[in-house]
Amino acid sequence: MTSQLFLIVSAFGFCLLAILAFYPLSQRVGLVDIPKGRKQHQGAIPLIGGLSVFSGLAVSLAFFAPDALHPTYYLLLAGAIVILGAFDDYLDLSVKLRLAIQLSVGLGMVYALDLHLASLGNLFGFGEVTLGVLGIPVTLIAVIAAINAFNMTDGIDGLAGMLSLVSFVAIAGFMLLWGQPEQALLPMTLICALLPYLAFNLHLVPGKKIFMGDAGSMLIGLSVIWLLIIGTQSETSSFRPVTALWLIAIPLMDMVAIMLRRILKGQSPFQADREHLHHISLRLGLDPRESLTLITALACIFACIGVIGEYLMIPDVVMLLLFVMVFAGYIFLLQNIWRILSQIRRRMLRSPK
Ligand SMILES: CC(=O)N[C@H]1[C@@H](OP(=O)(O)OP(=O)(O)OC/C=C(\C)CC/C=C(/C)CC/C=C(/C)CC/C=C(\C)CC/C=C(/C)CC/C=C(/C)CC/C=C(/C)CC/C=C(\C)CC/C=C(\C)CC/C=C(\C)CCC=C(C)C)O[C@H](CO)[C@@H](O)[C@@H]1O
Ligand SMILES: O=c1ccn([C@@H]2O[C@H](COP(=O)(O)O)[C@@H](O)[C@H]2O)c(=O)[nH]1
Repeated sequence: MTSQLFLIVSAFGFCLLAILAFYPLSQRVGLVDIPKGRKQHQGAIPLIGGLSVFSGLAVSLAFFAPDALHPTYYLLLAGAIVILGAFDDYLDLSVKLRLAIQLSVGLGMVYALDLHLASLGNLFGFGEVTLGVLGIPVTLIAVIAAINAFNMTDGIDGLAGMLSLVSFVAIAGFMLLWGQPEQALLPMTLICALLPYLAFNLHLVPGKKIFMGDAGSMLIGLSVIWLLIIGTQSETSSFRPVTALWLIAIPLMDMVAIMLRRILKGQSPFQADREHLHHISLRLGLDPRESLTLITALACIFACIGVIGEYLMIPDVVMLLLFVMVFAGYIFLLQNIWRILSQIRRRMLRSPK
């Protein structure tokens, strides 16, 4: 019990110390995000959030984590992703290299720890969908999807941090209450490590703003998919695979929707732009803080739908159909947002006062 408490509390402390130590260094080595093109923030911002969260986690897990969390494998694989992200923050690596390293990390999860998707639950109402040999490629796609989905949310202050907090809180809740209390330590530790980062990123510490960088957003994506697989695929699983979709609904829907929109426009699905949900929210006239609040609230609502579905044991097929309907609505809304808005404005102008 004491070491569990030390693990969680020390993650907060070590992450805070790492931020304070890395902040002056980042300026000296040039690990800063300079505004240009689609990067529209003010000033050179240190890209040390991800490195600090990882360093804090590494010390806490190395000292206090129980073996059940597989701290060595987690830190090795997460470390590889953080190094990849840090190099990408510096040098803008090629898509091929990024995907190759993400794939290798996925293979590490599958073969070193046997962490993979073997069952999708009773997804279509005809009995359990087991993946057999397809389990490995599907896991690798899910790992790459989760890493990049969270990476794409990191475009306004606080967003990647808050969306991951929503997922980690929900996962920790399921694990604590439904039979995986020891595994719940990892999401709880991640939550505590993220809090100091969020305080700096959201200007709660004046004059010391930081970003998490690709190192941080990819670390979060990997940690989320790691926990979703443990939470849904272990013998003592604490929630169903379909519920996982609701716990990461916003990053997942935003990534799939933007890739579809780019393909439909004849562009590469990997071409960066300012068309993500948070960018559209800014163009609608909300400021970054309002956009953060709106998108986080939506993520909370989707996570609550997942929790309610799990609590009431609503059949998987119903939860999947509902998710597909929400996703279709999301795509329709984003595709037609400007037409819908101008129609609303026209009606408001025409209607008598
Ligand atoms: C490029 C970009 O956008 N850039 C952003 C970014 O800029 P930044 O500078 O940071 O980054 P860069 O530009 O430098 O570069 C970014 C990175 C790259 C260029 C590299 C690659 C990028 C990618 C986009 C790779 C994506 C690759 C993939 C393999 C993803 C493909 C996706 C899919 C095929 C969808 C996968 C969906 C799944 C269903 C799998 C589930 C996935 C999970 C993660 C959940 C797993 C959990 C479980 C426990 C499993 C449960 C699973 C089930 C029960 C579901 C089973 C599903 C079915 C049977 C199918 C039926 C389901 C449906 C029909 C529902 C489907 C609906 C949905 C999935 C929604 O950031 C900047 C700042 O923001 C930005 O400006 C810039 O543009
Ligand atoms: O907390 C944050 C994180 C990011 N931003 C802005 O988004 C871009 C994202 O850069 P990528 O290289 O595409 O990841 C960053 O340059 C900032 O302009 C932010 O404002 N706050």
